[in-house]
Amino acid sequence: MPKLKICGLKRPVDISYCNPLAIDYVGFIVDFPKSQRSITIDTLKQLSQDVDPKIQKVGVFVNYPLEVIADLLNEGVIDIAQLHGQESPADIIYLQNLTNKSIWKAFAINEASDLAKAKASPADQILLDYKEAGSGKSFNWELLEDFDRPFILAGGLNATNIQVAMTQVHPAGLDLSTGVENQGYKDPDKIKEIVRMVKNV
Ligand SMILES: O=C(O)c1ccccc1NCC(=O)[C@H](O)[C@H](O)COP(=O)(O)O
Repeated sequence: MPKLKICGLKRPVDISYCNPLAIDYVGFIVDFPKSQRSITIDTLKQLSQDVDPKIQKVGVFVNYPLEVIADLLNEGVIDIAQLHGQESPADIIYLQNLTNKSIWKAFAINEASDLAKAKASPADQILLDYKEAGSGKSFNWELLEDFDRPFILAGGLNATNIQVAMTQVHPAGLDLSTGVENQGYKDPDKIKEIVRMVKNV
């Protein structure tokens, strides 16, 4: 059964929607004002305290200072860092050496050569996404036909395509944001429906 990540939480009520459900990860977009889901580090610290301990907290960062990310990991504010910018393999290894926590790297998939970079990444987990993160759009999943490294699938997942994603693409995990929103806010019914479809509960 794939792992499930609900990303882009920004309000206490979003945490309360996720806590009772069979969700593996919740994601926070940290200090990236270009995103309507961005939250400050102070808000991250407040929301983080409310997350049920069975759910791992993923901080999503775009070209953010690595030492600040390491502090958030080492202080337990987040459990996992998802690097969603142009961070290099050397940046990932540097961050892995600053902390013993899991470091994920997101890759925008446009063509087969993007998958070669993802496969070679030193990241603890890779996440394959559409080129415009958080846009609710999917990349061409046919590119993944012969891809043989476990990955988290992101980009445009929702209740209408998640079954196909699971049966045809076989990801280790599924990451949703726009697909569980209504007018820019997380929707509890949409989240519950996705949990039911992915976890059979
Ligand atoms: O969600 C954002 O606004 C965002 C902005 C900048 C970097 C990453 C961002 N999201 C990262 C995620 O993990 C999203 O869940 C992923 O891109 C899928 O989003 P969606 O297509 O909306 O389901």
